[in-house]
Amino acid sequence: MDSGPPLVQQHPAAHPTTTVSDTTFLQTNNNNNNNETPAALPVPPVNLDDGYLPLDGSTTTTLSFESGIHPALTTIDIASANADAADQLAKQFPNQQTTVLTDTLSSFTSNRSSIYSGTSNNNNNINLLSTVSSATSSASRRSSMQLSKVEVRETLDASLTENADGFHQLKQYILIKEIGRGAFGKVHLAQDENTNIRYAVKEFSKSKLRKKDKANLFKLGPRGRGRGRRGPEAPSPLTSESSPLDLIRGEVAILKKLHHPNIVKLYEVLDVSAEDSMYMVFEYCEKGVLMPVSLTEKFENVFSDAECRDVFQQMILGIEYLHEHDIIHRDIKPDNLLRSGDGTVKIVDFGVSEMFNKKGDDLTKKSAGSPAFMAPELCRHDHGEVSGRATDVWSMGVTLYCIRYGTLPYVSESILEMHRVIREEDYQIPNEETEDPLFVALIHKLLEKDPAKRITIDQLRTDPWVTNSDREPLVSKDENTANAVTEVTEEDLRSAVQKINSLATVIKAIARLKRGIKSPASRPIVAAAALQSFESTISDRMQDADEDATPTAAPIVTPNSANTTPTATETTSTTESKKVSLEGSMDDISLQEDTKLAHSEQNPEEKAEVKEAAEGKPADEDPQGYEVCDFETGMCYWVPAKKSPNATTTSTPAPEPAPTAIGAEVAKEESVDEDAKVDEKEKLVKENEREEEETLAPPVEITTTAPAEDKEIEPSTATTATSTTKNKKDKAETGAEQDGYQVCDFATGMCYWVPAKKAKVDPEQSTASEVTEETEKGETTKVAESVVVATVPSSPASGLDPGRAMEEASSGARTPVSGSPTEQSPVPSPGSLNPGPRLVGKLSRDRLAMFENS
Ligand SMILES: Nc1ncnc2c1ncn2[C@@H]1O[C@H](COP(=O)(O)OP(=O)(O)OP(=O)(O)O)[C@@H](O)[C@H]1O
Repeated sequence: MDSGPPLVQQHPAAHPTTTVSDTTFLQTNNNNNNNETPAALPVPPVNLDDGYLPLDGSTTTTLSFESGIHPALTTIDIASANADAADQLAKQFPNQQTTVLTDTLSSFTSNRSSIYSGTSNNNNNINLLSTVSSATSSASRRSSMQLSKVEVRETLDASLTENADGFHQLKQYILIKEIGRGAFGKVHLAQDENTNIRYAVKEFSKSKLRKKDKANLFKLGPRGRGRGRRGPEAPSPLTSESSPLDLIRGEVAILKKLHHPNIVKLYEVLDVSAEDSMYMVFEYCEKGVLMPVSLTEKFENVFSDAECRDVFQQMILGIEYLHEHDIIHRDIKPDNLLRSGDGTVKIVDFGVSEMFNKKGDDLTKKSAGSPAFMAPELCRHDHGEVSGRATDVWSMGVTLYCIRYGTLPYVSESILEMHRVIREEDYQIPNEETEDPLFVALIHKLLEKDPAKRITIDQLRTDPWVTNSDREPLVSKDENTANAVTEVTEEDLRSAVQKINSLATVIKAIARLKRGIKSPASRPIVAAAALQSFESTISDRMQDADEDATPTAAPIVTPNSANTTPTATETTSTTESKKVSLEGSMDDISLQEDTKLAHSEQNPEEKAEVKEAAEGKPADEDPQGYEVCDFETGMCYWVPAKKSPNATTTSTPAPEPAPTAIGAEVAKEESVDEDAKVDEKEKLVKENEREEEETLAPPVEITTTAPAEDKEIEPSTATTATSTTKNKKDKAETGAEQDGYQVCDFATGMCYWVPAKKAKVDPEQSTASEVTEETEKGETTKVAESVVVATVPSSPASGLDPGRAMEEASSGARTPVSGSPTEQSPVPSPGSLNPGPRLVGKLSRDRLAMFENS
């Protein structure tokens, strides 16, 4: 944007002129209540007033947009240095009249600026961005202290999904890429889909948090909250049942209220229900870490004396603010100092910070932080209680040393030795004779081994090097801590962490449901409506992304259907199947884990089924049935045998079939008296067929098209099969021409063709999961057990030669799919299979990744 004449002159308190002389508009479409606003706005008179938005830290100058500005104007961005921010602002609030005042404050010449955010006081909860140039860094810092009115917008439609471009999306945050990794998990660059504003989203493993809790990393419990901060106590510390998030709820409530230009802003904490992940949405510091520090290598591009001072002043202010909130950082190092787009230093990573029991009581028994930055009093295992504030000051000293010289003051190859060196040895200052003596003196004061003698933050404020002999004083402590959190309310605690759902949660809910079932007799029938809902949801979300994809061999079974007879008319393409499955219940889909119950409300029968399923009880007296898996969605369904006449089943349920959750839990060996069952099975088939003709139900739609894309996927060598239904139609010995089942292993992404005839398997070559041992006429055989995915046409139509595929698999010619449990599932040799399961298709890499991710 062009800069025009001076926009704002200085405040009357410091300067005579108080008016804005020019503005430039960035006008966006105005749909708010003030629609009397003319399309072309006049230059609004802007009063400089004492109030909301400070422009110049050296004065109390603020820009009041509550008076003197057109009523339609609810957001102002003074875009002195960041036109992008103005654009973003306009995009962010398209329904608001957005005015961008494009000029800079003429009296301020520094190219450093700061962006602060806040909310307007209208009901629209609009962010206010103010980009303020300042004459000096300290002036900028002074100005910043006055602006701390941020409310985090929280939306209720939270979910973890995958968007059409294949990006994961967390609420409105699109996770673009990984930008770092910490001890607790990944850090993602994310972009708000509405505003295009970027954030750093830090992923945490809740289980790791739980472990850390055991190490007493986060310390919560009854405590005061520092100066004037009174509010409800945080939830009690973690118990085995409670969420790990309860442990940090109190901290989060406070961290979300912290607002300081040198502390990275925490916007939201999102807990993905029923998963291990939680996410913290932070301000994005686009310039990254201040300086990479290595134990072994010197960083050459060190900071000048003035740059060091600038950074160190900001560190002092940030740490002072944290300490004022009784937060000890405990891991200060250059890695945890990031820079925002405008170069402002942002202190990050409160992962090892802790709250104190009461104001002024900063004693800690914990040793935390990076060893090279650890204070000597922490470098002994029996250190007892030490002053956390003093340890932070030490770490600030090591950090200052690093950014000035590019190396650590203490280096050692082992942690123990490092501890000893820090405790006992002296450091060297490179070129000490030529160094500024004030700087050398400060380093000595910071790296004082005796914490009681070490310089304090208060003393640092007036240190001659820090203030450049009073030429660059810091803002006062009062100003710096003016925005200290004064109250943590019940509501703050309650809303500290927002729970969100994920699609994967839904899938897992079903998986869990099925995992709990140990035998066919207790296998539940998942309500058809619930299944349809899930499938619809997932299919719909994937539809766009999959438009270009070649249809997979996924057998799509339309819920509610029970006829698995693979006739030509019932065999559909993936797309068709999707279409069918998409009909219906998208609107009322809830992604809550209890969706299955919600959806069963419509139908009392389903309700009973689902309820029983949830309780792990059989929903049908008849335990026979089929496992029906949908490779589009990763879902497996149980279809009662009596509704599926063409897939034959054992009349005697095997007592321990494998559960069928994603993850390939294996079936156990079962003894089966095959002879005794043959007649029974045939009877049952006939019975079922008759029943089906009389009564039932729309046909199952089955996709049997082979996925062209699958050809590029390397199959796993695993052959885990996961159920016990057997085909008794003993028609042919070779799989291609006979009835049988498609058997899929969700852990490996492999699908096999199981001929209708009982497969006899060399027991030496088979795994327990695949076979049932039986004794027949003194001969021990193994009966292949498998998940019946769907009854498929007599040709597997996979596009693969099953025999060849099996050969390849068994010869190890193909590499296992990543993450597949190949060790647990060795491949039977082809010769030993008679006729044995045959490979007919595999999941595409994308599908497999989806399963793995979920
Ligand atoms: N707010 C942010 N903006 C930009 N990048 C960030 C932000 N937070 C973290 N990062 C990047 O992610 C990396 C890892 O950050 P994180 O704080 O998780 O790691 P860490 O401090 O090394 O880990 P930890 O303290 O958990 O052991 C950082 O080094 C940085 O590059």
